Amino acid sequence: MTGTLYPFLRRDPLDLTASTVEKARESLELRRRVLDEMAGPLAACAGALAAAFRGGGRLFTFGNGGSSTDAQSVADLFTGRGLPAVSLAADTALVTALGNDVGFEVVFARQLAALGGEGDVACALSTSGGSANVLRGLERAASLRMVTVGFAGSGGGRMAEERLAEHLFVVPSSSVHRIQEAQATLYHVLAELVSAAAR
Ligand SMILES: O=C(CO)[C@@H](O)[C@H](O)[C@H](O)[C@H](O)COP(=O)(O)O
Repeated sequence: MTGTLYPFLRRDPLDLTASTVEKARESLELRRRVLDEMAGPLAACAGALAAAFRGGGRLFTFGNGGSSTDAQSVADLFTGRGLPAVSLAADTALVTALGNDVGFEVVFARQLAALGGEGDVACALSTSGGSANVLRGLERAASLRMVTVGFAGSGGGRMAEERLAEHLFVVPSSSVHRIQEAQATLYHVLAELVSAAAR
């Protein structure tokens, strides 16, 4: 019975160790690969963000679920370095009101329409590249002539197909865990590069 319901209880603990080591290897290799392959685009993106901040621009970040916590981390990394940034996923009252009253697909686009403008930067995070509210946010940001940055995985989804971000980073993995880990590596490096160049 236990074996049927909880097969992991019967597994040799060494299997779990091997599996952990394998995941660590996957994670490290993927993070090394994205940094190697995306070094040029990351530097170009850092230059664009540094120029935006020097010109008085602000950064708006957004994403769903795990990517909403990443959006908060990105905003905090910049704000903590004295560069103005805010996560549009952080205001629960506003996100739930817009989602409930208008539609979940507008929760980021509406905020960008109210707060953003030319010279600002929009940074979208998604693992699938296909979340409707994230894509609507990027479309609105582009219509406002903001600089657009997109992080995706899983082939990039519609974010990549329709090239909805000027600076686009697609992590080559279909694992949500590995994608989020690699995206975190990329945005931490981005924040370091920008803070060095923005002053
Ligand atoms: O992966 C996690 C948590 O790590 C989930 O919460 C995940 O973020 C949510 O399912 C999101 O709704 C997925 O959206 P997206 O990444 O495809 O844009």
